[in-house]
Amino acid sequence: MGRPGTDRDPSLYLELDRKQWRDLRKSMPMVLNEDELEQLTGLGEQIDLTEVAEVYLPLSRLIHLQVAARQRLFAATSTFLGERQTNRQVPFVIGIAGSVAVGKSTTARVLAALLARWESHPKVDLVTTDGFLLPTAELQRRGIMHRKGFPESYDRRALLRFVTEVKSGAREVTAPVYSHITYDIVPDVRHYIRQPDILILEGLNVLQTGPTLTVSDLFDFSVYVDAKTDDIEKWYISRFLQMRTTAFADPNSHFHLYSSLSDDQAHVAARDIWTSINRPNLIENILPTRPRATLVLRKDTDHSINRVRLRKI
Ligand SMILES: Nc1ncnc2c1ncn2[C@@H]1O[C@H](COP(=O)(O)OP(=O)(O)O)[C@@H](O)[C@H]1O
Ligand SMILES: CC(C)(COP(=O)(O)O)[C@@H](O)C(=O)NCCC(=O)O
Repeated sequence: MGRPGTDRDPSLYLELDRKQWRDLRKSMPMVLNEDELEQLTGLGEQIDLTEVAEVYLPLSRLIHLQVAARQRLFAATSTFLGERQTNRQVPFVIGIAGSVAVGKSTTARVLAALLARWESHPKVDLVTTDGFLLPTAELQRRGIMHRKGFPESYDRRALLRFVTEVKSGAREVTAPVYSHITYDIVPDVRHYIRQPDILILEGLNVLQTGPTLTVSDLFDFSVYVDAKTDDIEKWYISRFLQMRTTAFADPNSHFHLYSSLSDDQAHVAARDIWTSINRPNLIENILPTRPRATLVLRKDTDHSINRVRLRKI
């Protein structure tokens, strides 16, 4: 019997293995082909059409059902207020949380592609929270560059305002854009969001709570991408080594100096960043938010998802 109130508590969560989850796809057709999936997969991510069929199609069916139910809930409030019934869709907001390098962005992109195939919600926008990081100059001024990705390194008020405006149906809302190359906010560039049917917000700390309203209070559904900490460390280091010949090779890359490191030197550098920044953030801030997720996807060492935990209440 899991501890009450945790994501091991069977009165809170339903634990399903891959086969049980796979069967919940029912008759949903496969709507992605190999090439499309290839485009969606992040560096170092191993995902194939079997995983999409057995993990992501059932998930997109569950969310599709919840989008319809949520619209009926909003209609009920309109009826109560005596408002004229309109077909206006209130954007359905999904949060995707998890550690640096766990594969959040791949999960977000695959889910966005599948959800956009439904006629009732074809407009799916994906926003990453790194655009709401404080600019490097501000992080340096506050002396918190070593806390990048921690809750205090974000403009949380701007993030909450952004999601509130999208959810309230504003015609056009913009978000700042982050560059992993320059490791900073891109000046004068904005990401435009125009009344999506579904907004997916992906980032380390999207399930954070606090004494005041936080973005997670505006979520209609949330996913936590989970894996053993030791596995994520291996994935982070492996991706870092791969990036020497891709992202870091760009002379504008913040990590350009690492592109010429040997395997051993790059391994030491990656492990240092993991141990000093990303692992403490995972342990202190991200892992504690896992019980708040609607759904937990548990990855094995080979990135495959073999266990799913679904909130029952
Ligand atoms: N230092 C970096 N340089 C270039 N790209 C990066 C760097 N760090 C992360 N990325 C890329 O940015 C995306 C988001 O990474 P991250 O926030 O760690 O989330 P996750 O790996 O869980 O999707 C991933 O596609 C990853 O490959
Ligand atoms: C940009 C990140 C904070 C992730 O932000 P997110 O998109 O999850 O909001 C993270 O990828 C990062 O750069 N962390 C700092 C330590 C590192 O370089 O890995």
